Amino acid sequence: MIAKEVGNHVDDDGYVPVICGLSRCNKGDIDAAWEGVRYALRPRIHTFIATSEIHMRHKLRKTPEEVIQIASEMVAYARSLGCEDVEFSPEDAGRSDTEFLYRILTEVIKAGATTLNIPDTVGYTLPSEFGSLIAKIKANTPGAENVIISTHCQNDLGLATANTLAGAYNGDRQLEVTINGIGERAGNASLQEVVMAIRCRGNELLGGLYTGINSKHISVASRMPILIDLKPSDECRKSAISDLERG
Ligand SMILES: CC(C)C(=O)C(=O)O
Repeated sequence: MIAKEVGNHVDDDGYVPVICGLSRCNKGDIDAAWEGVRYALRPRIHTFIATSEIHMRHKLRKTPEEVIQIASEMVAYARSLGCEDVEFSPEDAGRSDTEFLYRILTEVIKAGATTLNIPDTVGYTLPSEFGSLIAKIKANTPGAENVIISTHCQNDLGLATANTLAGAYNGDRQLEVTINGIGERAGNASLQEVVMAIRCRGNELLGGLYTGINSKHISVASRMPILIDLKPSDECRKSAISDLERG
């Protein structure tokens, strides 16, 4: 329904929204995501697999080589369904080996990925570190110049907005955010903070960056009752930090 109604709405200025379905790197998930988005004018499948040592070893129980193979086969599979817009995320990129990231990202670009999203899945990086990760990925991944690089920052250390802006400063051109920063644990980068930071400082400090967002509507969106109830609390952030401290 979202794909058919929202995904077929053309704004007065001709803008058509991208409707995206998230899926793990397996055919069942990708088929379901495609079914959900295929009737939109601009459908996208976003597929992800973990790339940090700790996730590959303990969660996936796969070798790095197996992970590269699965990622490139599943990106190619998504393209084979007729989806021309495929986003790939190396989950837990913030704690992944950078040389390994260059390798897997090179392979998924060859397989047809059009956006590379770099998630700081557990909200672990500092802004200088995250910005430098984006710069290094752009410099060391063949083909990166032909795709969009994206951020997806979690707020466990209260740095999601700062990390997102550091990513933008270093060349990210898609910034994944949520209204009021709602998200797992301490939440994600907040749409209103990122949009207003770019609006206030984009010209001066971010190489002229701007968003197409009409900031007059942010306050209404943010005050929708369902969103207020879901706002990540300080309690939640404190508990995420103590989880990190416990290791
Ligand atoms: C699936 C990816 C983008 C994600 O949500 C994360 O790693 O935080």
